[in-house]
Amino acid sequence: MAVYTQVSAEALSAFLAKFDHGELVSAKGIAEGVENSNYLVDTTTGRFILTLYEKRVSADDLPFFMAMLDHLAIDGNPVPRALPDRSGALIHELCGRPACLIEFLTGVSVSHPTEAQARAAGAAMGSMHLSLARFSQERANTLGPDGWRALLDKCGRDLDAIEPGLFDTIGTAADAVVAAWPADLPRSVIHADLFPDNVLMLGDRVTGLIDFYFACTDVRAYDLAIMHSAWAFDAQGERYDAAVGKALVGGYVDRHPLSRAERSALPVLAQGACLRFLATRAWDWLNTPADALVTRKDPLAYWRRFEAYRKDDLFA
Ligand SMILES: Nc1ncnc2c1ncn2[C@@H]1O[C@H](COP(=O)(O)OP(=O)(O)OP(=O)(O)O)[C@@H](O)[C@H]1O
Ligand SMILES: N[C@@H](CCO)C(=O)O
Repeated sequence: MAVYTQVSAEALSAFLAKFDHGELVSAKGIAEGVENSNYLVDTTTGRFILTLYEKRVSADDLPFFMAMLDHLAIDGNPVPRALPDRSGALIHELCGRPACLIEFLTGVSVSHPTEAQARAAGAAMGSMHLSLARFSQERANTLGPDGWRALLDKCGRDLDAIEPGLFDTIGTAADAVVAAWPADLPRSVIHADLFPDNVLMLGDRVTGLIDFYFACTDVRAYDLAIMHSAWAFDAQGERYDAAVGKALVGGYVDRHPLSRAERSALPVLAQGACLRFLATRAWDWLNTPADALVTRKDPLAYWRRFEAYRKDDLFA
């Protein structure tokens, strides 16, 4: 359960008093997620999400994320906006962490997406990219090839505690991916973490795209490669579902074009995506505080995906 910071009822009531959104009725920590602390908050006027930003989110980046969400919402994308308090402020401090009160969106995230759901989610990413082509702010990707390479190096030989020999195997793989990384594909702001748990759905309809806190400026097709790696495999990364992978890319191109160069770069972009998530998961695996109520995610599930992308062109 991702609740790194405990918020007392008294502190939350005082926080809510700054807004015109009623008084606290109940609040509970949300089990999903590993990055930030999230609470589901019910007040006398409605339901909200309270997010306290933890380890990987810098308070300095929050204005960028909020501007991006506003831009996407204005264009009709189903994204949650942060709510201003009476003074107009969106970003606050609560229990020593940066915090926002966020619109609650209906829907549930699917753990085993069907083809129809993958097609809808791919289309939602396509629409989001169309809208982001007109968003002019930028944010560097701290978890691009340099970032994940540095994180793997920081894990060092401790990686071998996850699986013997992993440090050397990953080092060789990372060198190959960095050497093949495409330099001249179209770039834009991307979500960079659009996993099934960050897409809310009702049936086959996308009702919410959430968790924009890795959004950054990078190769646009990399966003689709990340999504493919997250959606088209089982949780262990052992079984690839070709129909789901195809539907996801099909849904995307229904809304947004994918050039021949972007298409042929997808396999290496997907391998980079695997190393990026392997790196953060491995770091968390080795460094999660003992008292955190959080379920660590399996780093090796991303190593298995990496091997699948390296062996076959799963986008053919
Ligand atoms: N605006 C929202 N509306 C409804 N539910 C939400 C909203 N934001 C978050 N949630 C719920 O909270 C859960 C955790 O949120 P989120 O994915 O942002 O956390 P995180 O720790 O940043 O996760 P991750 O590990 O994916 O980076 C989501 O899976 C969803 O159930
Ligand atoms: N979506 C990521 C967590 C955010 O880095 C994962 O499943 O590893």
